[in-house]
Amino acid sequence: SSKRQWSISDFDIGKPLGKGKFGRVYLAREIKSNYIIALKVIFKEQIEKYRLHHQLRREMEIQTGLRHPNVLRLYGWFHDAERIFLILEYAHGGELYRQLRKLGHLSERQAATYIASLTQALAYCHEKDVIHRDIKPENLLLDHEGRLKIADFGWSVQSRSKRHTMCGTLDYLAPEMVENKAHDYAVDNWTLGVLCYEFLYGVPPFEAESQKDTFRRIMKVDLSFPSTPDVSAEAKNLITRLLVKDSSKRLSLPKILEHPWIVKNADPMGICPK
Ligand SMILES: COc1ccc(/C=N/Nc2[nH]nc(C)c2C(=O)Nc2cccc(NC(C)=O)c2)cc1
Repeated sequence: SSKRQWSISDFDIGKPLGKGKFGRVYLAREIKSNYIIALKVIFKEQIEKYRLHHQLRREMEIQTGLRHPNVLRLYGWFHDAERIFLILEYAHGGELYRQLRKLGHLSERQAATYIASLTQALAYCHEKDVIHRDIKPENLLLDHEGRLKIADFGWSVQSRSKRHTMCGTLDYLAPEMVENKAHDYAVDNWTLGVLCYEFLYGVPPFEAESQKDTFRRIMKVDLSFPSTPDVSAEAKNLITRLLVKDSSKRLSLPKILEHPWIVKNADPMGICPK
Protein backbone atom coordinates (compact mmCIF):
# COMPACT_ATOMS: atom_id res chain seq x y z
CA SER A 1 0.00 0.00 0.00
CA SER A 2 3.02 2.27 0.12
CA LYS A 3 2.48 2.89 -3.62
CA ARG A 4 -0.90 4.64 -3.26
CA GLN A 5 -1.05 8.45 -3.04
CA TRP A 6 -1.82 9.50 0.51
CA SER A 7 -3.16 12.87 1.62
CA ILE A 8 -3.93 14.55 4.92
CA SER A 9 -7.66 13.86 4.40
CA ASP A 10 -6.94 10.12 4.77
CA PHE A 11 -6.10 10.65 8.46
CA ASP A 12 -7.70 11.66 11.74
CA ILE A 13 -4.96 13.59 13.57
CA GLY A 14 -4.67 12.91 17.30
CA LYS A 15 -2.47 14.24 20.12
CA PRO A 16 1.02 15.57 19.46
CA LEU A 17 3.63 12.99 20.52
CA GLY A 18 6.58 15.36 20.43
CA LYS A 19 8.17 18.19 18.52
CA GLY A 20 11.59 18.99 17.12
CA LYS A 21 13.59 21.39 14.97
CA PHE A 22 11.95 20.22 11.76
CA GLY A 23 8.40 19.69 12.88
CA ARG A 24 6.15 17.58 15.09
CA VAL A 25 4.98 13.99 15.45
CA TYR A 26 1.27 13.30 15.92
CA LEU A 27 -0.72 10.22 16.77
CA ALA A 28 -3.04 9.59 13.81
CA ARG A 29 -5.57 7.08 12.53
CA GLU A 30 -5.91 6.10 8.87
CA ILE A 31 -9.66 6.55 8.46
CA LYS A 32 -10.53 3.65 6.10
CA SER A 33 -8.53 0.99 7.96
CA ASN A 34 -8.71 2.45 11.50
CA TYR A 35 -4.96 1.79 11.59
CA ILE A 36 -3.07 3.82 14.21
CA ILE A 37 0.15 5.40 12.98
CA ALA A 38 2.53 8.22 13.92
CA LEU A 39 2.46 11.13 11.49
CA LYS A 40 5.69 13.13 11.38
CA VAL A 41 5.24 16.61 9.91
CA ILE A 42 8.39 18.31 8.56
CA PHE A 43 8.28 21.92 7.37
CA LYS A 44 9.75 22.35 3.87
CA GLU A 45 11.19 25.79 4.62
CA GLN A 46 13.15 24.21 7.52
CA ILE A 47 14.49 21.57 5.12
CA GLU A 48 15.41 24.16 2.49
CA LYS A 49 16.96 26.45 5.09
CA TYR A 50 19.31 23.69 6.25
CA ARG A 51 19.66 22.32 2.70
CA LEU A 52 18.62 18.85 3.91
CA HIS A 53 16.22 17.64 1.24
CA HIS A 54 18.84 15.26 -0.26
CA GLN A 55 19.48 13.71 3.14
CA LEU A 56 15.76 13.52 3.87
CA ARG A 57 15.08 11.86 0.50
CA ARG A 58 17.91 9.34 0.99
CA GLU A 59 16.82 8.60 4.56
CA MET A 60 13.23 8.06 3.38
CA GLU A 61 14.26 5.77 0.53
CA ILE A 62 16.35 3.74 3.02
CA GLN A 63 13.70 3.64 5.72
CA THR A 64 10.94 2.57 3.32
CA GLY A 65 13.05 -0.37 2.17
CA LEU A 66 13.80 -1.70 5.66
CA ARG A 67 11.61 -4.50 7.03
CA HIS A 68 12.76 -5.78 10.42
CA PRO A 69 10.92 -6.29 13.75
CA ASN A 70 13.39 -3.94 15.46
CA VAL A 71 13.35 -1.16 12.83
CA LEU A 72 10.43 1.29 12.92
CA ARG A 73 8.49 1.09 9.64
CA LEU A 74 8.10 4.09 7.32
CA TYR A 75 4.91 3.12 5.44
CA GLY A 76 4.93 6.06 3.03
CA TRP A 77 4.83 9.82 2.73
CA PHE A 78 3.04 12.74 1.08
CA HIS A 79 3.40 16.52 1.00
CA ASP A 80 1.45 19.73 0.57
CA ALA A 81 2.63 23.27 -0.22
CA GLU A 82 4.61 23.78 2.96
CA ARG A 83 4.94 20.40 4.70
CA ILE A 84 6.23 16.84 4.20
CA PHE A 85 4.30 14.11 6.06
CA LEU A 86 5.92 10.78 7.01
CA ILE A 87 3.57 7.88 7.78
CA LEU A 88 5.41 5.96 10.50
CA GLU A 89 4.76 2.88 12.63
CA TYR A 90 3.36 3.85 16.03
CA ALA A 91 5.38 2.49 18.99
CA HIS A 92 3.14 2.79 22.03
CA GLY A 93 5.90 2.70 24.64
CA GLY A 94 7.67 5.80 23.38
CA GLU A 95 11.36 6.54 23.83
CA LEU A 96 13.51 3.90 25.52
CA TYR A 97 15.36 6.92 26.89
CA ARG A 98 12.42 7.83 29.13
CA GLN A 99 12.31 4.29 30.57
CA LEU A 100 16.06 4.41 31.20
CA ARG A 101 15.77 7.77 33.00
CA LYS A 102 12.82 6.52 35.04
CA LEU A 103 14.58 3.30 36.13
CA GLY A 104 18.05 4.84 36.45
CA HIS A 105 19.61 1.76 34.89
CA LEU A 106 18.32 -1.48 33.41
CA SER A 107 18.65 -5.06 34.64
CA GLU A 108 21.26 -7.24 32.92
CA ARG A 109 18.47 -9.26 31.28
CA GLN A 110 16.73 -6.13 29.97
CA ALA A 111 20.03 -4.59 28.76
CA ALA A 112 21.12 -7.84 27.07
CA THR A 113 17.71 -8.19 25.41
CA TYR A 114 17.90 -4.65 23.96
CA ILE A 115 21.53 -5.13 22.85
CA ALA A 116 20.61 -8.42 21.12
CA SER A 117 17.65 -6.72 19.36
CA LEU A 118 19.85 -3.81 18.27
CA THR A 119 22.55 -6.21 17.05
CA GLN A 120 20.04 -8.15 14.95
CA ALA A 121 18.58 -4.91 13.53
CA LEU A 122 22.06 -3.60 12.69
CA ALA A 123 23.10 -6.91 11.08
CA TYR A 124 19.98 -6.61 8.91
CA CYS A 125 20.78 -2.95 8.06
CA HIS A 126 24.41 -3.81 7.21
CA GLU A 127 23.16 -6.57 4.85
CA LYS A 128 21.16 -3.81 3.11
CA ASP A 129 24.29 -1.62 3.04
CA VAL A 130 22.78 0.77 5.57
CA ILE A 131 25.32 1.92 8.18
CA HIS A 132 25.68 4.42 10.95
CA ARG A 133 22.10 4.62 11.97
CA ASP A 134 23.08 7.29 14.45
CA ILE A 135 21.79 5.19 17.29
CA LYS A 136 21.25 6.88 20.64
CA PRO A 137 18.59 6.27 23.30
CA GLU A 138 16.49 9.12 21.84
CA ASN A 139 16.15 7.23 18.57
CA LEU A 140 15.08 3.97 20.21
CA LEU A 141 11.37 3.44 20.75
CA LEU A 142 9.45 0.66 22.48
CA ASP A 143 6.30 -0.94 21.11
CA HIS A 144 3.31 -2.01 23.22
CA GLU A 145 5.07 -5.27 24.10
CA GLY A 146 8.33 -3.52 25.07
CA ARG A 147 10.08 -4.57 21.84
CA LEU A 148 12.84 -2.19 20.77
CA LYS A 149 12.47 -0.24 17.48
CA ILE A 150 15.27 1.79 15.90
CA ALA A 151 13.34 4.91 14.96
CA ASP A 152 16.11 7.09 13.61
CA PHE A 153 16.28 8.28 10.09
CA GLY A 154 18.26 11.39 10.79
CA TRP A 155 15.34 13.36 12.14
CA SER A 156 15.11 12.81 15.88
CA VAL A 157 12.25 14.63 17.55
CA GLN A 158 12.17 16.09 20.98
CA SER A 159 9.31 15.39 23.32
CA ARG A 160 7.70 18.17 25.33
CA SER A 161 9.36 16.72 28.40
CA LYS A 162 12.64 18.31 29.53
CA ARG A 163 15.35 17.33 27.15
CA HIS A 164 18.89 16.66 28.17
CA THR A 165 21.52 18.18 25.95
CA MET A 166 21.34 15.55 23.25
CA CYS A 167 21.86 18.03 20.48
CA GLY A 168 25.58 18.09 19.89
CA THR A 169 26.55 15.40 22.35
CA LEU A 170 29.57 13.42 21.25
CA ASP A 171 28.84 10.65 23.75
CA TYR A 172 27.78 8.10 21.16
CA LEU A 173 30.33 8.83 18.46
CA ALA A 174 33.16 6.41 17.74
CA PRO A 175 36.74 7.76 17.60
CA GLU A 176 36.85 7.69 13.80
CA MET A 177 33.58 9.67 13.74
CA VAL A 178 34.80 12.21 16.26
CA GLU A 179 37.96 12.60 14.18
CA ASN A 180 35.67 12.94 11.16
CA LYS A 181 37.42 10.09 9.37
CA ALA A 182 35.62 7.96 6.80
CA HIS A 183 33.58 5.64 8.94
CA ASP A 184 32.48 2.14 8.12
CA TYR A 185 30.11 -0.44 9.51
CA ALA A 186 32.19 -0.85 12.69
CA VAL A 187 31.01 2.50 14.10
CA ASP A 188 27.74 0.78 14.92
CA ASN A 189 29.64 -1.84 16.96
CA TRP A 190 31.25 0.94 19.00
CA THR A 191 27.83 2.51 19.57
CA LEU A 192 26.51 -0.82 20.86
CA GLY A 193 29.28 -0.75 23.47
CA VAL A 194 28.33 2.79 24.50
CA LEU A 195 24.65 1.86 24.74
CA CYS A 196 25.36 -1.37 26.66
CA TYR A 197 27.34 0.65 29.22
CA GLU A 198 24.59 3.29 29.46
CA PHE A 199 21.83 0.69 29.83
CA LEU A 200 23.71 -0.92 32.75
CA TYR A 201 25.09 2.18 34.52
CA GLY A 202 22.54 4.82 33.52
CA VAL A 203 25.22 7.17 32.12
CA PRO A 204 27.30 6.95 28.91
CA PRO A 205 30.92 5.75 29.38
CA PHE A 206 32.73 8.92 28.25
CA GLU A 207 30.47 11.54 29.79
CA ALA A 208 32.38 14.66 30.81
CA GLU A 209 31.79 18.31 31.74
CA SER A 210 32.67 19.64 28.30
CA GLN A 211 32.52 18.30 24.74
CA LYS A 212 36.30 18.72 24.61
CA ASP A 213 36.74 16.40 27.59
CA THR A 214 34.29 13.87 26.12
CA PHE A 215 36.28 14.03 22.86
CA ARG A 216 39.51 13.36 24.81
CA ARG A 217 37.97 10.45 26.73
CA ILE A 218 36.68 8.86 23.52
CA MET A 219 40.01 9.23 21.73
CA LYS A 220 41.84 7.70 24.68
CA VAL A 221 39.08 5.10 25.18
CA ASP A 222 39.17 6.25 28.79
CA LEU A 223 36.82 3.49 30.04
CA SER A 224 36.20 2.78 33.71
CA PHE A 225 33.47 0.83 35.49
CA PRO A 226 31.84 2.29 38.64
CA SER A 227 31.60 -0.11 41.60
CA THR A 228 27.82 0.37 41.73
CA PRO A 229 25.55 -0.83 40.29
CA ASP A 230 27.20 -4.22 40.53
CA VAL A 231 27.59 -5.41 36.92
CA SER A 232 28.70 -8.90 35.92
CA ALA A 233 32.20 -9.56 34.55
CA GLU A 234 30.68 -10.94 31.32
CA ALA A 235 28.83 -7.67 30.69
CA LYS A 236 32.05 -5.68 31.26
CA ASN A 237 33.85 -8.11 28.95
CA LEU A 238 31.39 -7.43 26.11
CA ILE A 239 31.63 -3.65 26.61
CA THR A 240 35.45 -3.84 26.63
CA ARG A 241 35.43 -5.84 23.38
CA LEU A 242 33.25 -3.25 21.64
CA LEU A 243 34.86 -0.04 22.89
CA VAL A 244 38.10 -0.69 21.01
CA LYS A 245 39.79 2.17 19.18
CA ASP A 246 40.91 0.06 16.20
CA SER A 247 37.56 -0.46 14.44
CA SER A 248 38.80 -3.72 12.82
CA LYS A 249 39.30 -5.23 16.29
CA ARG A 250 35.75 -4.61 17.60
CA LEU A 251 33.62 -7.69 18.23
CA SER A 252 31.58 -8.40 15.08
CA LEU A 253 27.76 -8.39 15.16
CA PRO A 254 27.51 -12.20 14.82
CA LYS A 255 30.08 -12.61 17.63
CA ILE A 256 28.04 -10.28 19.88
CA LEU A 257 25.05 -12.62 19.54
CA GLU A 258 27.28 -15.55 20.57
CA HIS A 259 28.80 -13.70 23.56
CA PRO A 260 28.17 -15.59 26.85
CA TRP A 261 26.54 -12.53 28.48
CA ILE A 262 24.03 -12.20 25.60
CA VAL A 263 23.40 -15.97 25.37
CA LYS A 264 22.78 -16.14 29.11
CA ASN A 265 20.70 -12.94 29.58
CA ALA A 266 18.93 -11.91 26.37
CA ASP A 267 15.29 -12.90 25.98
CA PRO A 268 14.95 -14.70 22.60
CA MET A 269 11.61 -12.97 21.95
CA GLY A 270 13.21 -9.54 22.44
CA ILE A 271 10.64 -8.68 25.09
CA CYS A 272 12.20 -9.64 28.44
CA PRO A 273 9.11 -10.16 30.61
CA LYS A 274 9.40 -8.27 33.91
C1 LIG B 1 5.55 12.10 25.90
O1 LIG B 1 5.12 10.76 26.10
C2 LIG B 1 5.10 9.97 24.99
C3 LIG B 1 4.89 8.61 25.18
C4 LIG B 1 4.87 7.75 24.09
C5 LIG B 1 5.07 8.26 22.83
C6 LIG B 1 5.07 7.31 21.72
N1 LIG B 1 5.68 7.61 20.57
N2 LIG B 1 5.67 6.71 19.63
C7 LIG B 1 6.12 6.86 18.36
N3 LIG B 1 5.81 5.93 17.45
N4 LIG B 1 6.33 6.27 16.25
C8 LIG B 1 6.98 7.42 16.39
C9 LIG B 1 7.68 8.11 15.25
C10 LIG B 1 6.89 7.84 17.72
C11 LIG B 1 7.51 9.05 18.25
O2 LIG B 1 8.10 9.82 17.50
N5 LIG B 1 7.43 9.24 19.57
C12 LIG B 1 7.99 10.32 20.24
C13 LIG B 1 8.29 11.52 19.62
C14 LIG B 1 8.83 12.53 20.38
C15 LIG B 1 9.06 12.39 21.71
C16 LIG B 1 8.73 11.18 22.32
N6 LIG B 1 8.93 11.12 23.67
C17 LIG B 1 8.76 10.06 24.48
C18 LIG B 1 9.00 10.32 25.93
O3 LIG B 1 8.46 8.98 24.07
C19 LIG B 1 8.21 10.14 21.58
C20 LIG B 1 5.26 9.61 22.63
C21 LIG B 1 5.28 10.49 23.72
